[in-house]
Amino acid sequence: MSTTLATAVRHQPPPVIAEPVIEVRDVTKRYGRTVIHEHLSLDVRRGEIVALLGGSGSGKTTLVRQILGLESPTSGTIRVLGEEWARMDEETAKMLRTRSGMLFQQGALFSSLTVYDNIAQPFRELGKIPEDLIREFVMLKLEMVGLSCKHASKMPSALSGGMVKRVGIARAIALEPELLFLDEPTAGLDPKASDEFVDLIATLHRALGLTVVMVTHDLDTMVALSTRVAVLADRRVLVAAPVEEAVAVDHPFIREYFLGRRGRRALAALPPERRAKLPAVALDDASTIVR
Ligand SMILES: Nc1ncnc2c1ncn2[C@@H]1O[C@H](COP(=O)(O)OP(=O)(O)OP(=O)(O)O)[C@@H](O)[C@H]1O
Repeated sequence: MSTTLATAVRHQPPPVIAEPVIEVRDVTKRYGRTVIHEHLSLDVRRGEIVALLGGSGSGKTTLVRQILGLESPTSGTIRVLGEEWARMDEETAKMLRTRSGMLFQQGALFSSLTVYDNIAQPFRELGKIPEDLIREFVMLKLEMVGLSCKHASKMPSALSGGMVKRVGIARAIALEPELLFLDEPTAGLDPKASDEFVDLIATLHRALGLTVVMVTHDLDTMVALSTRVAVLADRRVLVAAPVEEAVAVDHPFIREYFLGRRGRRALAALPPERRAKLPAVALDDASTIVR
């Protein structure tokens, strides 16, 4: 992690939660006869970190793909940064894509390109940016994600899993997006690399005032980062609330996910003022959980 950036923002307040930047309204999504989402609605406000949770096949990735404009809903509307995908022209769609960054599950780097060229790629796609300026941007992004410039000439295959994720983030934030989408960001990382990655996202969230939407199964990441969780179940958003409120909803997925031993242990890491709001059932036995 970039010590300078992390230190600089440590005492900075988190971004102010402001206007909705993602508005999903009454969306139904079908593949053939299979209904994935039915009258699903969700708002994400500027400055939030929203974790999308739900069982396997509940439609988390499908929802993110629709928010990114990669797929269309069967019915309903999706507005991002005030623009509705179904009503925008090519130029607006292109502009909107530069205002969103995405980290795919495996880091999704081009394996045949160096770290430098992977991060330079979004700048080159814009065209007309002189190479010496691209070089400065790339080095700055590397520093922001806590990687020394000596890694610039390496191939992705020479990097650890944590470093691949960092390069993926450097590329995702290359064009200074307002929205950052993360798909299972800590999957495959060991606990130390996972904690460091969580710190990096928290730092970038503060430093850049990002709005983050992440799909995750990792309880610790979700508890450490999210300002709200949106739980997908029964083809809709069952609840979208801070995790300490979401756990109070009586639903099989919530019970299984949050109120088992691992869930309660993860919830114990909430700051005291949020932990105090947990329902008793989420604290039950907490003192006897083996850490
Ligand atoms: N292009 C497609 N055509 C047909 N069915 C699809 C398509 N994409 C996704 N699905 C189906 O939609 C459902 C939801 O998939 P999705 O990947 O969104 O779930 P998920 O919640 O992200 O799951 P996981 O946690 O396992 O990654 C699944 O049953 C999947 O098989």
